[in-house]
Amino acid sequence: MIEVASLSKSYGSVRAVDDASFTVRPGVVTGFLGPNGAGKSTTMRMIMGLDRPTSGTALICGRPIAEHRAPLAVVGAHLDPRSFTPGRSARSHLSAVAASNGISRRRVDEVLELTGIASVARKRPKGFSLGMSQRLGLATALLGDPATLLLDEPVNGLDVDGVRWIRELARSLAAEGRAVLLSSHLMSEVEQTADHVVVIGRGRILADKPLSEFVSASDDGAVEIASTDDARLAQVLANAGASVAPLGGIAVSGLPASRIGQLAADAGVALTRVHEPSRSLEDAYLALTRDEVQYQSTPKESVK
Ligand SMILES: Nc1ncnc2c1ncn2[C@@H]1O[C@H](COP(=O)(O)OP(=O)(O)OP(=O)(O)O)[C@@H](O)[C@H]1O
Repeated sequence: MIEVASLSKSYGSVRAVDDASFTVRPGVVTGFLGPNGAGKSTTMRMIMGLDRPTSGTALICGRPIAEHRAPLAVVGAHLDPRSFTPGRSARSHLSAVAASNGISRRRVDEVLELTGIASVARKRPKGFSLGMSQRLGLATALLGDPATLLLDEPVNGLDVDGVRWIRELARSLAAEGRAVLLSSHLMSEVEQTADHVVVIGRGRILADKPLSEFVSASDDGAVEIASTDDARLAQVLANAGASVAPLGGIAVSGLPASRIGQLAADAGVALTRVHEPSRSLEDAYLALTRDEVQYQSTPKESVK
């Protein structure tokens, strides 16, 4: 279990993390989402004791990481895929970490097998692809067979097989009762992997709920329609109390599709399209973080 309570971090005038509180529970994959610069990595680094909080606490299994005698058995972190000593082979890197933490050599072989990099164990990470570096980072995180895992963008640079492998690994680690915190910008991936989501924007926690609840809470029940006379139908629907918006047709909120059909028939307008979109994690996420992005792209037509 990871418990983050009123955690804040300022870099000069930048409030990178602002009074963040959330819990990463055992047996659950928690997706950690947020726009670029939202504060995900800073939060993870503070949990790992790599950055000192300006205020607040981050506890892993009830204590700050610095107070654990065997930290690798408590938490495994994969925060930076390129953080290996360039001169050492993959095995030598893992063996050094294992030796300094009282972990057996047998476990080094196990994690090399588990992460699929046994065949390149003698090679130096300097020549690794990003995907192979990700696997070595995960092997390092898994060395101590930890109760909690922090994975920052673990699918970055992985091919389709690798992405699926991470998904299954994260799910199986949670199924074994571990607490897994996983950040990613790939919404479809998080949707298939996480049970719970924590969303951060400009350092503040914007949502902390089960994935299904998060997605369904954003469903405004809007129905997208098109007809033989959109202008007239929009007026009829507005008169019946619906909110209508042009959307290459009409987006209608506040009336069910059956009532829209009836009103259209009464008005002598034929519906040519009726679409009740199912909301995805991406829709819910974009709706929530629309105002929170630090770096926003400018629509082409408004570029002068
Ligand atoms: N060492 C640092 N010194 C100064 N500012 C920093 C430092 N680390 C992070 N920041 C700032 O803190 C904010 C949060 O950054 P952080 O890297 O935690 O975001 P993130 O959510 O991980 O972003 P991304 O998704 O782009 O990786 C940003 O404004 C960033 O510029």
